[in-house]
Amino acid sequence: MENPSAPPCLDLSGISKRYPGVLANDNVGFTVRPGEVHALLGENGAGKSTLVKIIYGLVKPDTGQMRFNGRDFAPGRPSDARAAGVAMVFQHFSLFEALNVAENVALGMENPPPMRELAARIRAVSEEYGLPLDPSRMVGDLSAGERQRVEIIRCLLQDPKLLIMDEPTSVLTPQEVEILFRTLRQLSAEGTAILYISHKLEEIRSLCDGATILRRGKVVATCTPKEKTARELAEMMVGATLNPPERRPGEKGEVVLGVTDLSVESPIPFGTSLKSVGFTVARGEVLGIAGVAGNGQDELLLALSGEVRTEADKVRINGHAAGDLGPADRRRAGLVAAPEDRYGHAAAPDMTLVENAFLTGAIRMHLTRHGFIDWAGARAFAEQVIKDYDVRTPGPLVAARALSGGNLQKFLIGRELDQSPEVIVINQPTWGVDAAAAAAIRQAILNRAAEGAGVVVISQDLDELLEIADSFAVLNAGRLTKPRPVEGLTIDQIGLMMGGAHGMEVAHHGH
Ligand SMILES: Nc1ncnc2c1ncn2[C@@H]1O[C@H](COP(=O)(O)OP(=O)(O)OP(=O)(O)O)[C@@H](O)[C@H]1O
Repeated sequence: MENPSAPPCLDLSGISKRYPGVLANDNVGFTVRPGEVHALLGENGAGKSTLVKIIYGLVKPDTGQMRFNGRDFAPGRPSDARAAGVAMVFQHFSLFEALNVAENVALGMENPPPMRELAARIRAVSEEYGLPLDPSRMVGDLSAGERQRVEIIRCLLQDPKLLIMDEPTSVLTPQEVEILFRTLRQLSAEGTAILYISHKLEEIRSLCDGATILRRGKVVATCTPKEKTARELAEMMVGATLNPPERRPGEKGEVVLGVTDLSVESPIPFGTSLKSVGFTVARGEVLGIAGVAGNGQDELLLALSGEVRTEADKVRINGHAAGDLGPADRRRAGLVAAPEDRYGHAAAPDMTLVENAFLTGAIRMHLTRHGFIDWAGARAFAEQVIKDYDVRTPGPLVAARALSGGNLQKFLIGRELDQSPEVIVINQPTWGVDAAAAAAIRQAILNRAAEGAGVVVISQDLDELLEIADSFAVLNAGRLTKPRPVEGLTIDQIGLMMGGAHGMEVAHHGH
């Protein structure tokens, strides 16, 4: 619980950090009191991650002061921050799949105790904070939510005074979100301050005591989120008003993607094999595939993109058997694909945006001439995507890794949608993007469908799917339910389809 008279746990003033071509943090100051759950809000690229990396000792500010628990604070590296009582749970987990929970926790500790003692301590913390986790389980077998618990428990074992969480709920099911929030409220009641980054405004309204809003690196407002509507919060972030996506009722055309009895052995360690998956998508149709991540979503994307090949007639693009074609030939046939993992798989982080645009755009955008790369064409294509999707970047020649997470996502999705595709397959299209950008991406998907593309959107976000999909199916343990039209679909029917989908709750929360 926040104590207004207590001295601040964290006090920042005049923090600035410049990167080539962008002032990521511009004279930022705010305070967080002990026990306060404080949200850091802002659109993609506003400077939130940069700021928390400064607090955690990963990035050095150019100017500014920090005080932590009444003392000057200038961590040179994360271990300094941890020693002072700052813990951080990242968006991307750094766990070893082939090791068990306790072994993973031990790897992150400076002086790990003997394994039995550590396992007992993990059990104790897990019980005390209502975070179910068995220390002897292999991390590879855990859901995203359980993996996050490993990271949180690792933090709690250090008894932090400030816990930083960067978009913690994007990988969680609604039930897992409830469990997490209970834990965070308990920590807050015990006096732990929490700095919380998220684009999910309803969650922020229910959880956070205070908020600092950043726009283009500057603090533009502070507020009490409960006293604002989600819309007001979003509008404070972007400084403009927002519109829900518009659906143009399009005619459905002939089937453009057909999948029949597709069974695929997972090429991913600890992955889920696909079991006799079948569906069709017509021109103008958006098929939404729901389900908890790890139930075959990545495998389905690989089998559709051509990175995993099957018998020819299992996948048909535009009526032609394509199951035995690789990614380049499938692109030639009209299919574009955007996988979820934007760093390892979708983008080459050290390459420029122009090079990344070339990587998947070469074929459909005709970016080679007589065997040579048409760099001017690739650059023009990258610039088009940057413009169409409002990607905030100093220019097309920066490395992909220099973009904020949400801006890279906008670029990668835009790069696919801008190739006049006939079939689009996207996993988690709005992962990590702000409300305005999410609306723009959904609108772009609907526009491509209205122009005649057939679209498969895989997402964990039910609301997103119900907003843009014409038909709806659930992927669970590698099996796909029969797609049904979204129109007229009741929450009860969705519940039945979800039936086997462990841990995925049907409730619409927060709206
Ligand atoms: N290592 C880096 N090199 C160059 N520029 C960077 C680097 N890290 C961040 N930036 C730039 O700093 C700005 C702020 O980025 P930051 O990641 O802090 O934003 P964010 O608010 O966390 O965004 P998101 O919601 O998309 O995660 C962006 O313009 C980004 O391109």
